[in-house]
Amino acid sequence: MYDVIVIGGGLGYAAAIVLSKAGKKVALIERNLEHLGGTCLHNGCIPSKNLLHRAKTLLELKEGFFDGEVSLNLKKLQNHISKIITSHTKAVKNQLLMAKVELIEDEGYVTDDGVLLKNQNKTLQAKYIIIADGSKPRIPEGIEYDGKRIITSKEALELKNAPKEITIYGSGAIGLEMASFFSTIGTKVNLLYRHSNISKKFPQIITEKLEEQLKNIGVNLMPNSEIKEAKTEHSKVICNINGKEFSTDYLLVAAGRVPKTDIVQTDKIKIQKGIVTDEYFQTTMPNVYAVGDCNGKLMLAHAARAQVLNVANQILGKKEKLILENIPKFIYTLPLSYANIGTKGVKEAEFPINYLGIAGSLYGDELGIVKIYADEENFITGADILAPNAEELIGIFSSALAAEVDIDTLKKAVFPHPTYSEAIDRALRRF
Ligand SMILES: Cc1cc2nc3c(=O)[nH]c(=O)nc-3n(C[C@H](O)[C@H](O)[C@H](O)COP(=O)(O)OP(=O)(O)OC[C@H]3O[C@@H](n4cnc5c(N)ncnc54)[C@H](O)[C@@H]3O)c2cc1C
Ligand SMILES: NC(=O)c1ccc[n+]([C@@H]2O[C@H](COP(=O)([O-])OP(=O)(O)OC[C@H]3O[C@@H](n4cnc5c(N)ncnc54)[C@H](O)[C@@H]3O)[C@@H](O)[C@H]2O)c1
Repeated sequence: MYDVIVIGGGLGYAAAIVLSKAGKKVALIERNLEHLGGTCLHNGCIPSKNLLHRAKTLLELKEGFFDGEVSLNLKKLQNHISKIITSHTKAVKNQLLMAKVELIEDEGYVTDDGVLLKNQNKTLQAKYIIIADGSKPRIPEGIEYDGKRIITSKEALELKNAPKEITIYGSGAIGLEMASFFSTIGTKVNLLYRHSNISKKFPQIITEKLEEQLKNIGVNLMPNSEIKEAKTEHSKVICNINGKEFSTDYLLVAAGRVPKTDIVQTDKIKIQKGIVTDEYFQTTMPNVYAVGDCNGKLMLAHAARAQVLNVANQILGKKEKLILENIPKFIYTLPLSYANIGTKGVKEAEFPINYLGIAGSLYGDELGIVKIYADEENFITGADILAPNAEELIGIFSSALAAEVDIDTLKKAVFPHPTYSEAIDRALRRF
């Protein structure tokens, strides 16, 4: 009998380490121990951000202030990324072993009797079970995914040569990041999406600026486009878009991800969009939790990590609510990334980046903007940032929201000059 069984070695590994170090008897079940670190490390955050960082440098170099031809050696960069992934995977495994977590390589399923190990065909018992089995790409009906020409982000992130042309379906986080990457490295990119603009969720001004930025780096925007059918024929992808034929070299399907739920093999655990959990990530079966992508609440690595640590703390007797709205989100578009946090509040102030002293120092920074939101009592409720490294700047608001500060308190902070963070100071002074 274990104290805790964690199923899924993506971000789930963090709970296993914390609990084992606290003296609990813990097993971590991962179907492939070479995949410790999960989607984020192997097929998501780490490879994508590495590629995007390098592409951003390329964009700066191409601006015209540097002489000589430069291009990205994708093969070399992919080799470098593979080494990083291998070394991080080893580091995760070492941390688990040092914490004395029992590692089990198998597929785990939650049944009425405990955790069934599929290959070993035995059932394990535990006082607590933490499900962290992640998500998978949504492939809309009619699209014949083959992993060669009709691909998902997994295959796109592994390409060793830049394709001449790629068509991306979906303008969410993956669609916008992959469009930014491929267009910057010289691939002709068509970005298809069903609506009239790239997002209904972003503030309108951010949507407009992001669309302008995508056009500036050469992305061909194709709004109001729905793919009814797509299949590969003789190394070309033939799509039916709104009834018209469209041919392309590659089709990257980026139409969202869906929580994995087949791990649940009992009626006691309810499933809707994902594995249903309450605000403390408890499923409908006592002492069984579901964290990260599989509960469908917020598909982000840092959100998954915050959830697994929250559950680990609960098991150790410290129950605290995790406020999901206060978890930052970002999309690494090029050259400016977009980050946001919190909620709109009732008041807002904004400051454009091009009024700052630093403006003009980085390619494309003139489109940047910072928007800050507050409630009636001037407490900060959220922010939207379009700026160079917005994903770093948003951390200021993660701290502000956690500390529950108001505008006047944050105004006391002096921001270094000349930096993009000064836009935060200037926006605060506009309340
Ligand atoms: C292209 C891309 C880019 C991304 N970029 C970012 C980013 O920049 N920042 C960010 O915060 N998030 C990003 N994400 C999202 C992030 O990767 C996920 O939110 C995160 O990986 C979720 O962690 P998880 O532990 O819930 O699931 P996963 O990381 O998917 O881990 C689940 C693990 O469970 C294992 N498993 C599944 N079923 C079983 C079973 N039955 N038995 C045993 N083991 C099982 C799997 O092998 C896997 O290792 C990105 C995602 C993608 C696809
Ligand atoms: N920087 C980051 O943090 C980062 C980067 C990449 C991915 N991610 C995470 O990975 C997850 C998956 O990314 P994503 O971009 O695939 O999802 P997403 O939810 O961000 O965007 C999905 C896109 O597909 C469209 N869509 C949804 N259903 C569709 C359908 N049936 N047919 C056609 N289009 C459809 C949506 O309108 C949207 O444009 C996200 O939840 C995201 O949080 C995060």
